[in-house]
Amino acid sequence: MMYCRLKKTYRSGKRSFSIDVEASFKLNAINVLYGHSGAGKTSLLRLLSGLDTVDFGKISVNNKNWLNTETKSFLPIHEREIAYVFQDYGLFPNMTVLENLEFAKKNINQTLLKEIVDVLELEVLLAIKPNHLSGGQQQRVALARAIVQEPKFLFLDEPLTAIDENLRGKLQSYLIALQQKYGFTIVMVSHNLQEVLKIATHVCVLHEGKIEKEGNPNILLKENTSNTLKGTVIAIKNNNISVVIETQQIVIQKDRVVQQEFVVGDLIDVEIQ
Ligand SMILES: Nc1ncnc2c1ncn2[C@@H]1O[C@H](COP(=O)(O)OP(=O)(O)OP(=O)(O)O)[C@@H](O)[C@H]1O
Repeated sequence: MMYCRLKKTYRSGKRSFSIDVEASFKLNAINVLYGHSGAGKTSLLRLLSGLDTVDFGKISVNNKNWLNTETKSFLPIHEREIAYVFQDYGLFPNMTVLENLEFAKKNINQTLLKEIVDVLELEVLLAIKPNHLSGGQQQRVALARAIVQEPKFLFLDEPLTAIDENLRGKLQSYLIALQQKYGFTIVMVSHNLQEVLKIATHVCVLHEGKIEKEGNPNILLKENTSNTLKGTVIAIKNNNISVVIETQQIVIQKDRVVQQEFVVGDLIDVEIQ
């Protein structure tokens, strides 16, 4: 288990924002930091990664301290074996895509590199420099560069937002498969409910810098009454409707469908209870 208890206050002019959290993350799994814009997700990810300093706190991984301000211990960032994708992508502008990828790790695993280039559809971009790429293309390169490092921890800040919807679904499935194959621990920021339900093993919900709740992604469904999810109707039987939401098939009652009329094959909005 990865455990953290962290406090940090950011000040800018008269405004201040505090992170004050106690949370745990599952190892060898996909953990998501979920919450509205400004909830503190990126700030918490940066504190966990060691890129920002905390005012007070502790981070431990399987009882080994990454950080403990009480004992003044701090595990150097390179020893944490983390790869990151932050929102600015951080690609080297003077290198081509291929050079960016190859620079990520000594003795790069060529099989993994080929697989990632293929899945992330980077083949045609390999000779191009990042400032000639779209945001979505840069995001895919940044994701590939993090993965080829074969890290123990992959910290991802909204890694799929700039990518178009068709490819995004494929990449979500790829992240799940990759996590299972290599067994690393992913901590990622997302504010996309469908994405969280599809890929997360564990969710920490942030609100105003605090953890509101954490657990199985289903905690988001039970108490979230204002949201709807899109699903495809695959069967209607009396009052029960079978719907596929993302890749999951669920059976719901008719009164949870927003539209009055629909037939098998329709894309409908389902109210989340
Ligand atoms: N270095 C800083 N100085 C001052 N305020 C900061 C700093 N870093 C973050 N904040 C403030 O902390 C709050 C949370 O920001 P953060 O980016 O962590 O939220 P978020 O949940 O990731 O939002 P989004 O989904 O929009 O990226 C914001 O109000 C932001 O202005």
